[in-house]
Amino acid sequence: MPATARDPLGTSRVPVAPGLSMFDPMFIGIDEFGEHVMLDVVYRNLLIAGEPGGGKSGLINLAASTAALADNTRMVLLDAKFVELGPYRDIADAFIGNDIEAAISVLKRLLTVATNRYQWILSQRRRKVSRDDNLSVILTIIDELAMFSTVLGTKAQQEEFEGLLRGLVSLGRACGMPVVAATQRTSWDIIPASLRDLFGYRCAFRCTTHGSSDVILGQGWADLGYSATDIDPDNRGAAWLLAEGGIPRRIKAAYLTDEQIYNIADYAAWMRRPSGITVPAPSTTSQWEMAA
Ligand SMILES: Nc1ncnc2c1ncn2[C@@H]1O[C@H](COP(=O)(O)OP(=O)(O)OP(=O)(O)O)[C@@H](O)[C@H]1O
Repeated sequence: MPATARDPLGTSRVPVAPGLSMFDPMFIGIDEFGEHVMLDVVYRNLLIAGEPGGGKSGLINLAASTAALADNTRMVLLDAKFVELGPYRDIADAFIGNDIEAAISVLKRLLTVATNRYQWILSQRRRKVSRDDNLSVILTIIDELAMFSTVLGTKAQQEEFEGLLRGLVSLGRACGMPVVAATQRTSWDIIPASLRDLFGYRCAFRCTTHGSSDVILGQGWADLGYSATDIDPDNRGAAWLLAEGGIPRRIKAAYLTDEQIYNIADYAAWMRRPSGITVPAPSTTSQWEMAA
């Protein structure tokens, strides 16, 4: 299977709700040939990094909007700035601002859910969940990773946060609990290789040095000519996207204005109302959902 599927429907349409699933490829923009760029986030995780103003929040919001509109999808949002993911706070299972204790607590809960899900997957004699299982996708989105790993709380809390996050990123991908994380700090202390390599998708927005571009994409890509330093500072939303096992690809992320973001979040809240169209059907796996 290709790492990034190009318009799998064979048409030029962008998948939209209702009926959208996080198991469907997620549209994030176009490549340099004008082709749609679609990601299979559920099984891969997504790391987004680059210097301030490059367009990271745009991509984060695309992921959040898709998840908000997707059927049977729950969101856990960590946003120390409040305003990036705030529009979705009413429909998120958890919305954490600048509170590292709450962040640690929610990550612990997520790891418990992941462990329960693996017990269930084992009982089904399989290795990962599929859309037919009717288990909800739980998408965790973190905007400004560095706030939780270097700024808020004590050193011990920051290390605990990092350890738990590493656990979730490595466990989540096979049990329907992917992570999207973003940072403007492109250094090894924020994105150590051992964490970065757990992300199946890495997206580098403009960087100032080859070294920081390599921190995101992986050691050696800049020497091969794939460096986010070559992105024009005025070309906001442009990035290099690396999908596991592939080579980096130039993309231009789609962009949602603040008004569009709030409109989508409002629509998603309406769609998810108890009598709405996205009430999950009873499933054989519902007892496992209770663990969440
Ligand atoms: N895909 C895009 N297409 C066109 N313009 C964009 C795109 N992405 C971002 N921009 C423009 O660039 C500005 C900064 O983008 P954004 O806030 O996403 O950057 P950022 O990398 O998240 O910055 P910060 O790290 O400071 O949060 C936006 O306000 C918008 O005007």
